[in-house]
Amino acid sequence: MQDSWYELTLEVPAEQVDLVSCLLTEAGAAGVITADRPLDTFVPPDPDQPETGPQTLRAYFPGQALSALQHNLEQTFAQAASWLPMERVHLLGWRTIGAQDWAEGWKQHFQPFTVGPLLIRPTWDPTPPNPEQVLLRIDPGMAFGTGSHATTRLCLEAVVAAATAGGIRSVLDVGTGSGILAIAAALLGAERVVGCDIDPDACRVAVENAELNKVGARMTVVDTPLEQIAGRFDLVLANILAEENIRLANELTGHLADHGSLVLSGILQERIGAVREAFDRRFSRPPEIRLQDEWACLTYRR
Ligand SMILES: C[S@@+](CC[C@H](N)C(=O)[O-])C[C@H]1O[C@@H](n2cnc3c(N)ncnc32)[C@H](O)[C@@H]1O
Repeated sequence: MQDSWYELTLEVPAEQVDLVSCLLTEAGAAGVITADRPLDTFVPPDPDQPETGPQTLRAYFPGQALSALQHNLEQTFAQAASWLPMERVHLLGWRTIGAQDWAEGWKQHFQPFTVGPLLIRPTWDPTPPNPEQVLLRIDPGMAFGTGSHATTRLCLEAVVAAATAGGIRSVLDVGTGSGILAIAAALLGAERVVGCDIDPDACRVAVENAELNKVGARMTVVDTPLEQIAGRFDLVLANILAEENIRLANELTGHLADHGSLVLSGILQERIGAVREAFDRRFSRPPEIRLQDEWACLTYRR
């Protein structure tokens, strides 16, 4: 493996990101990333709403003589100048980094955090829990669910509240992703937890995380659709988009036990009304609403 790499940071107009990335690859970059993208992206980018404004790119070149690399890049950019306006492409700086830093760089954005008694920590972080804390270790891999996203945090708060109220013997986590919510429920005392996800990769990651947290014996992960999952549960969690929550309203409420709680997340605040229109009539009380950033999480109790 290459021991060291050069990282070049550039500022590039949004509409030139693809072309400049291509040029960087032509000049020898082994990888190019757009910096400062959030870890968990809930809403897929809308192709009709492209990014605007300057974007920060980072390009990674295998270690060699820096002067030769810079010369090569200058020539590539000079040749492109006849068809690509380069005046708004700014080279911000070079630095040398270790191979590990490049491959694992994103991990620095995933820091330990607490929700109630839970200490949620990436697998590679050594932070020890206090004696009264419950440690939840997570490696999200390619699945959504580091806990950094507001929708996950709001759900974690709802899980802690339900566990504190004493009502989570059985739990169904719809759209389990990394398994973070299902594992939290198991660590807080749930005896039977089912996580489901339509993405088989997420299911694999969730199983690995369940084993990592030693709750695999109480947690099942399936990639079958919700309607094929049997049983009713004390706590049903669904951190999926508002439209998906509404589409699954019958199934989500149908899986709820008497006196159970239904936690709906992934809801942009402007969509609260639409979700309440689909769910309020199924419950005798209005939902408890948690808000963070532009997101809302609704908890209904039977
Ligand atoms: C935003 S992530 C939530 C992950 C995790 N539960 C959390 O709170 O961080 C949503 C997940 O739901 C899955 N998903 C979307 N629609 C689904 C559906 N109808 N049934 C099951 N999973 C679904 C996606 O594949 C994705 O992994």
